[in-house]
Amino acid sequence: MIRNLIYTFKIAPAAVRKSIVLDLLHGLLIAMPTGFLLLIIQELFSGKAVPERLWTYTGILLALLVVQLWLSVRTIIASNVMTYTLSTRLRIHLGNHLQRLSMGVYKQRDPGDLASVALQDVANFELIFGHTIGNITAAVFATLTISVFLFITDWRLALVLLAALPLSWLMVKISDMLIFREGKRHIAARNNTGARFLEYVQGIRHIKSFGMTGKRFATLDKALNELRAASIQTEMLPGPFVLTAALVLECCFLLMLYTGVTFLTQGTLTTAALITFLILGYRLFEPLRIVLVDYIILRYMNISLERVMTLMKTPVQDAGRRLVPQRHDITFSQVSFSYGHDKQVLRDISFHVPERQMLALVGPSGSGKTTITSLIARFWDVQQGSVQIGGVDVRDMEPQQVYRLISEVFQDVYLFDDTIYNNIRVGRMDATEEEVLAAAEKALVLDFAMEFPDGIHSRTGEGGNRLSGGQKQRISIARALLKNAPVVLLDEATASLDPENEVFIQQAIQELVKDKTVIVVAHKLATIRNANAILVLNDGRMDAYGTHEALMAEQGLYHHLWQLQQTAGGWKVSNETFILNDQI
Ligand SMILES: Nc1ncnc2c1ncn2[C@@H]1O[C@H](COP(=O)(O)OP(=O)(O)OP(=O)(O)O)[C@@H](O)[C@H]1O
Repeated sequence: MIRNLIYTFKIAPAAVRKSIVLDLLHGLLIAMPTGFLLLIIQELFSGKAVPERLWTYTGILLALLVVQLWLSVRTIIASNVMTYTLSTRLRIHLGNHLQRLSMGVYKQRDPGDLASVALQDVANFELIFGHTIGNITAAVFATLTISVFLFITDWRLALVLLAALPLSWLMVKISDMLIFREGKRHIAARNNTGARFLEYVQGIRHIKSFGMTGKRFATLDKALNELRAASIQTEMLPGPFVLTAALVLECCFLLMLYTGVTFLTQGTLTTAALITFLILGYRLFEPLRIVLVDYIILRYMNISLERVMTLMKTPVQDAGRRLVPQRHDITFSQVSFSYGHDKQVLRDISFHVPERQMLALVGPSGSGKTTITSLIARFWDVQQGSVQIGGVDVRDMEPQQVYRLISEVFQDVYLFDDTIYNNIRVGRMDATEEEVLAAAEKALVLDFAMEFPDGIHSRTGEGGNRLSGGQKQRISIARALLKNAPVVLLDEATASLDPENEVFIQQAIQELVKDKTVIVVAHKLATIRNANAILVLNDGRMDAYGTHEALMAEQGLYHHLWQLQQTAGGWKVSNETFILNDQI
């Protein structure tokens, strides 16, 4: 826990320092009236009490009370500033770190779980940290100061009082262990509920349309029940131990009273000293009780902090040498790749795409076409061989540098819940209005945008849900045009479109690929006939490589796929029955 807290403190050292200094002063001010109380008692029992002195002490006590109040307000403000500065910076650090993780991490982990680390776990920290750390600091300091007063008054009675500490601490450690075990289960259950809820909301359309509401709800229901059970366990199990720890403190107070009275009757303790112990002894346990309870809560928070730290320690994709290529040809040299520990998805792939030429990737479903484009974009790093852009291994480039070189147009376009204009501007945030509009015009976005009441400034809805598939495609092409990157990756950009939209998209794509190095994943073979080269993949291996004519002449897999599409491409649906159309 200490290591995690030190890491967190380093995120905003000035705010932490200020808050801790104020906490210590606050602790001192809590303890100081005790000292004056002691003086008043001694004065009263001295037999020659001077009223002026007593009034002075009372005046000082009053002044201390006012300062304590003022300091309490300052301490609360400083503690809140520290907590929210820390949590904000923690989220920023986490966000920056998440950006630099490879796609593999996102695929391996539940997205709901990742989101819950950034939101819920940091929120847990936010909620608990500010309220406990200040209390603990002040309470520890106050306990120490009061203990010093007590030791000065009578060390024997002070020892009897403090004998409670090891036993109480033992109880706290036991509940600490329980909190750690149950807390982990509780946080896992809470995050699982969040993830299932997210899944439920995101998939509601499909859940409804497939009539899966009941079944799906059962998954969420199960998660909610598990959360309920884990919450009760987390609250209940450590409770008895915390209460016992507090009881032990009370018992030691009674023991101290008994010992004090014995010492008094033996004449080895003055009445003033005993009264001092009765008052201060009780005050000593007040901050101690706070420490006991808050420490347990802090440990629970540490489970969340631990999850944040684990994510922060997940290795990022680093650049070996941070090189910037001067050319933009693409080379695969004996590349083999697998996702995690799964089977090899690509085996010994080698090809070269000269600058400003087009390579089409063709092959049956699952043969590895999309994986090749992902490796070029450095979403994953290869396990064997190398992928180079302009002769530079992509692992020697920072991921951001690789993204700068690449424009992608994929079938499933993601649009932000913003205007069409701003969604295009994502391509290049510093683009001028003229440039955004020019890209929108070339990608034929203006054609449909102008039909909306706010034109290009109309909102697209979450994920672009107010637009058709073809319209979203055109926006993504406009984005890519605006980015004007030298390498273009196209993945099935027109596979699911109706003929009219397809014509528009093809037109827009012609604009996009002009003078670019292009890798296109093709399902409609007719669209890539004129590619400079075609790479045919089969089960992750290179089956053939060449031009359309050469591959047709070989009469291999490509020829077979072409024949299949001739037939399949001819099926059209009429309102009466399926009829065969002899054209692709
Ligand atoms: N993130 C992933 N994790 C694990 N395996 C994956 C992942 N993505 C793809 N695969 C597997 O890798 C293989 C190649 O997938 P890939 O998407 O590259 O094929 P494809 O040729 O583009 O297929 P399609 O034409 O159907 O899109 C498949 O067996 C697929 O199941």
